[in-house]
Amino acid sequence: MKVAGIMSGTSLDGIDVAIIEINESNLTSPNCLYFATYPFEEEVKQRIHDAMSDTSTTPALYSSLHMELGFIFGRCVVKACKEANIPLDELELVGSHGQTVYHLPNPTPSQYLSTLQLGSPAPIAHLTRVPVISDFRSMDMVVGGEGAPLVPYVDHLLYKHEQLNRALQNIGGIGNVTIVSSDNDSEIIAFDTGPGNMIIDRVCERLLAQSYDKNGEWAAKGKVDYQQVNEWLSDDYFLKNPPKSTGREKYGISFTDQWLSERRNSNPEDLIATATYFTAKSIEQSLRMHVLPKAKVDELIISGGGSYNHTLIKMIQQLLPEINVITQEDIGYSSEAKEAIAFAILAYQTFHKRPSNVPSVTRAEKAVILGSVTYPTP
Ligand SMILES: Nc1ncnc2c1ncn2[C@@H]1O[C@H](COP(=O)(O)OP(=O)(O)OP(=O)(O)O)[C@@H](O)[C@H]1O
Ligand SMILES: CC(=O)N[C@H]1[C@@H]2OC[C@@H](O2)[C@@H](O)[C@@H]1O[C@H](C)C(=O)O
Repeated sequence: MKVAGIMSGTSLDGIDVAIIEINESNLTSPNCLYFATYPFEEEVKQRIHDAMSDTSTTPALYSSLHMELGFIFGRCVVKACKEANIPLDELELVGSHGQTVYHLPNPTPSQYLSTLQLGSPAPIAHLTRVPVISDFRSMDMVVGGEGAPLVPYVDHLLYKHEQLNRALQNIGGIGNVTIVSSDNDSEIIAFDTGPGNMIIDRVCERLLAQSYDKNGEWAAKGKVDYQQVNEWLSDDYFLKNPPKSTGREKYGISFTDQWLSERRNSNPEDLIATATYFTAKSIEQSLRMHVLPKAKVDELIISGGGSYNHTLIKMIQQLLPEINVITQEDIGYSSEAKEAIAFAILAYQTFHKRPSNVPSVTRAEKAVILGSVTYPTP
């Protein structure tokens, strides 16, 4: 069946849509028919930022943005089908991740374990005329999980290698890693390694009026403040054993703006180099502390927009000389399409009433069927 996956990640760089052909015989190697990224309009991006901020959000904004994003996501799928020459009536299912505006994996005693992705499935089902699976994270949290990361299930399905132990490191807004061991019996290890491009992007936006450090060019010219990076890495999050997940709440705008206010006299290139090294070093430290004592890693396969940041990749390779650091493209996949494809596959599993969380990764008590189904009116 043809399934569309929609992902709008923590970087807010755009809406990723993948259309895949998947069936019972190609579950471990579905065919990606089309992939495109549609940028957010600036005003929409601003509304999402406002919705995420304790000081600028309102219930009215949440309500309206939830519906607005649903319409935007639905229109993106229709557009993708058109661009791919796939008649809309050949599409059978949509998996929509939604835009995370808040993630609460460690609630206070008065709060619930919860997460919120905006983007109502109703307009998506209405515009595409197919069932939509959404709200993938809540059911995992109902059974005590952190609701993230969910992609490790798909990583195990698609990337298992007979001889090689692989670490799949995604570098989006946040960094997250999945260890796919060649040995069937080993427990699945996956967790968020810390910030990905989030801090780099914010520094670029504030100091250079650019949305990111293209190819890592600014970072390549700067001097790293190693003391600052070591201080950041002493945070409990990095010392804590997995499973664990983090997000914009910790490494987003307030974190970066606070740092920038302390470093008013520094050059942009030095700040960007320091933020880039923080991501690289957090990936290395995460592997050394939480993975390598338990499992050998032969290949570190980078995905997400961070894989196009040459300085970041170079830093990671220098920090891990014993591991072969490559990108998704090196093994014939697309770095950008990975997460949208993953949510199409998760939707397919839910549609067939199959569980697709990994309890050892999210801390859930058990495997559960993820998501809610919204049907279009016939
Ligand atoms: N050519 C490039 N050079 C450097 N960085 C790049 C390049 N292209 C993309 N990026 C970085 O990748 C980011 C987008 O990555 P991606 O789309 O994987 O994130 P996301 O899916 O939003 O995040 P997450 O996976 O955390 O949900 C951009 O914000 C930018 O920082
Ligand atoms: C709550 C949320 O949206 N988490 C994202 C985020 O972006 C990366 C990392 O933090 C990961 O935990 C997760 O996304 C991927 C797609 C996942 O669930 O595997």
